[in-house]
Amino acid sequence: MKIFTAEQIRACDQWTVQHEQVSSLMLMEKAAGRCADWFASQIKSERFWIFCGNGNNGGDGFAIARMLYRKGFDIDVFIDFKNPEYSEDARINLQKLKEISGVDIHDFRQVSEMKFKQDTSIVDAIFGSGFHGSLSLDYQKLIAFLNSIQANKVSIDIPTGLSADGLSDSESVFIADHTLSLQFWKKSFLHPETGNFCGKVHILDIGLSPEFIQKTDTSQYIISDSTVQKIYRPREQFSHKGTYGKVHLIAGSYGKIGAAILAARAAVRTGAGLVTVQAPECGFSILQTACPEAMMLSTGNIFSENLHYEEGITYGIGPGLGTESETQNAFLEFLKKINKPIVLDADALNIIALDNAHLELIPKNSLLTPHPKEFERLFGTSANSFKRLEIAKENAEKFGIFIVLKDRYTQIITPKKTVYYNITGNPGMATGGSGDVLTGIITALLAQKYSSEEAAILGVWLHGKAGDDAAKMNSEEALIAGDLPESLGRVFNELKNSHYKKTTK
Ligand SMILES: NC(=O)C1=CN([C@@H]2O[C@H](COP(=O)(O)OP(=O)(O)OC[C@H]3O[C@@H](n4cnc5c(N)ncnc54)[C@H](OP(=O)(O)O)[C@@H]3O)[C@@H](O)[C@H]2O)[C@H](O)CC1
Ligand SMILES: [K+]
Repeated sequence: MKIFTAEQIRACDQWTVQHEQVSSLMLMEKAAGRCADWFASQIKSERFWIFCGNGNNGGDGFAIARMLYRKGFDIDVFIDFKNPEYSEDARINLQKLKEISGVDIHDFRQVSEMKFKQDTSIVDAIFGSGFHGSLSLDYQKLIAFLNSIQANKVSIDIPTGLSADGLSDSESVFIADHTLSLQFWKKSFLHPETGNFCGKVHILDIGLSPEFIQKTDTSQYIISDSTVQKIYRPREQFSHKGTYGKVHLIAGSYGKIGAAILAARAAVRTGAGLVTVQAPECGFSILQTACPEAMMLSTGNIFSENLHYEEGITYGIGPGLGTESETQNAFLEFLKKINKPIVLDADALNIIALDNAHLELIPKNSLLTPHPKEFERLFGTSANSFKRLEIAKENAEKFGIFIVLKDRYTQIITPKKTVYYNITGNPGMATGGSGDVLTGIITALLAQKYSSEEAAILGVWLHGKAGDDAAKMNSEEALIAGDLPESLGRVFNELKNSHYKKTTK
């Protein structure tokens, strides 16, 4: 699913009006209709306070107010009495609203004097994708007041004060519990500094031109279920373990054998033909007991100092590996022997980060899976996550690598600087060992001859889905990394069913 900028969304809006025999007013009616239906079906409130600006976001708000009133809700609308200038479609919808005697329209400055009844939901239709600069003092006071009220809060299209494309200059931003985003995800929803204001994001299809969407280029995408269904290949009927590749995980050290176990369990559950763990002797019993499906090769006593290289193996290196000087030497020598893509995580990345020259040793199309701190060690600090993404793009291109930047919405950055955001997963996955599982999953996919790009996309999606399945079983709080491989089976079954539904009648 493509992510467009605010400017591209505006162009899409205009193209739809010009080419699809639909007026801008009808589009607003459609958008408001989708929102009103969402409110009626999802929100328990009897009454709504709807705050409307002077542009088309406000226009959506006026139309939503009219529709919710007709559905039987108690509606109060708040506008700026000092500004009588409206966009044409907002003006028409305000006029229609004024014709309804049961809806009271107030100046938003009066809101703090009004009695707030429990069970009122607050709707923010003040500014949407046309917002720029900062808010006037009156609006800042309004947002501060609304943010202080205990209520269910919903933003239409974008929380007021946010920009669609990145950080905004606004001092204050409406804090929503839900954001009803029209047709598209916006980039700012996907980064922590801005996405935190959106609450849960719901994408409402308003029927913008599929032709425009198809022909318009972008370099940023959401990983949609249909993308993953296309990438996924069910297992062949006539196959054997050799068909599905050999994985070696170079992982674990004294006190961190669990990382190797988690990665191994994930790799066997992701369908690799044969999985071997290269780990120090101290992990032998526990590894063979906790994951008997995997073989083990000893690399030392309590940390790795002798790594075993063989042709035809797919390597995943780093979880719990440690950074002892012997391990560093062994790993760097090992890297020089490999000429096909590998997966690098955790301590493998920390060792590479010790010297910039090490980056040159990474085979082309390898996958690096840093969390933000590991990323900083590798490529330097950045002021915010938007800048970090730009740095990631530069380095993915420079070194010909895929960077899987782990976050709430993990970003995959390709050597061509394309960005894929993953939206599966949940905060329960912010727990030790979760990343080790991802390494196991991606390495197993790479061994099954998925390309690096496919392995990254399918891998992060599966990982997030497994997290969602595990949270359903165990809650986000009680979710532990070991649950994730156990959930993969249900996720694969679901994926396989949807894959066949898509490809058969
Ligand atoms: N996606 C679609 O196809 C549809 C979207 N709809 C809705 O339309 C808005 C976008 O509407 P737009 O009118 O372009 O923008 P806004 O409503 O967000 O705001 C524009 C007005 O606000 C003024 N503005 C901007 N920033 C500030 C500020 N900091 N302080 C005060 N006023 C501000 C702006 O003034 P200008 O000087 O820039 O002209 C405008 O007057 C989208 O978000 C959806 O909700 C359609 O309804 C359906 C189709
Ligand atoms: K809004």
